Amino acid sequence: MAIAFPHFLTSEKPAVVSPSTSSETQIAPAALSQDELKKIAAYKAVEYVESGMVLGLGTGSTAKHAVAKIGELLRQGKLKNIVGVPTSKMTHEQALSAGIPLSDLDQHPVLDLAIDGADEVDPHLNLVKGRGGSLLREKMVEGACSKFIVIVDESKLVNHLGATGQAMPVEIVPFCWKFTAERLQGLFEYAGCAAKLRTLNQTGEPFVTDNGNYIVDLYFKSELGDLNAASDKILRLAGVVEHGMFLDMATTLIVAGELGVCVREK
Ligand SMILES: O=C[C@H](O)[C@H](O)[C@H](O)COP(=O)(O)O
Repeated sequence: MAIAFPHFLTSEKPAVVSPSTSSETQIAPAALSQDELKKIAAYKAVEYVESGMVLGLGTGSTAKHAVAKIGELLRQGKLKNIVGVPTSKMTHEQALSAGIPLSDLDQHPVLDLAIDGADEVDPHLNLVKGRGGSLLREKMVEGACSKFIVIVDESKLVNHLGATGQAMPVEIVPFCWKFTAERLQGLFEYAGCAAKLRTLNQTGEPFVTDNGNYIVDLYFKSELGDLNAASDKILRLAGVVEHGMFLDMATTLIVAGELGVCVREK
């Protein structure tokens, strides 16, 4: 069931721009699928892309719609001189097929704009990311952008990060992963934390990130409290590479829901 837009979102107008007919404005039909909502948010974000920009290209089922749309606009000549910096091997492949010229942070250490999805978004635009396994490159690329637009369907909105019972991913080195997982769990005993190594469904083998690392998913029974303190504690642990809390990084949030599209600038 759709949740009403929380009070922290400022509705631009109670309507959506249809991805297929971008000149028309229409009231969103009640029965849009989650993927259609993701596409609407993604297409809205692509309206911020201008010719000549260096773009951080996000990863996941929402970001892929933005990457596809940017490729389409390039092919149509409506965008020119775009350079993309992908946040995963998967996005690299998609962007190459879509005809987007690619680069990296070594060549382009400052980016104009990144567009990416998220697993959770709180009222301060703090995020959980990485349930698809791409958090490290995402954090590096999105941290180098002047503007970072987060695109989500309304199911991703939460009041407190980590209090949903869903995974908070942490990328760790494979060396003695059990030791690191136990240490991570111990850090958050007060929140009833359970740490689980992410594995592949088919084989039970550890999931390996694009960087050759493992992911430990943290599940909390109660709120984490101070997120910056939690972040610092995780990052101080030897064996941890990065975590999926993106604190104070997003500059703009675009949410698509049954009531329409909301845009919130931080
Ligand atoms: O690791 C994956 C990324 O952080 C994604 O951006 C995030 O999981 C959201 O993915 P989706 O748009 O598929 O829900």
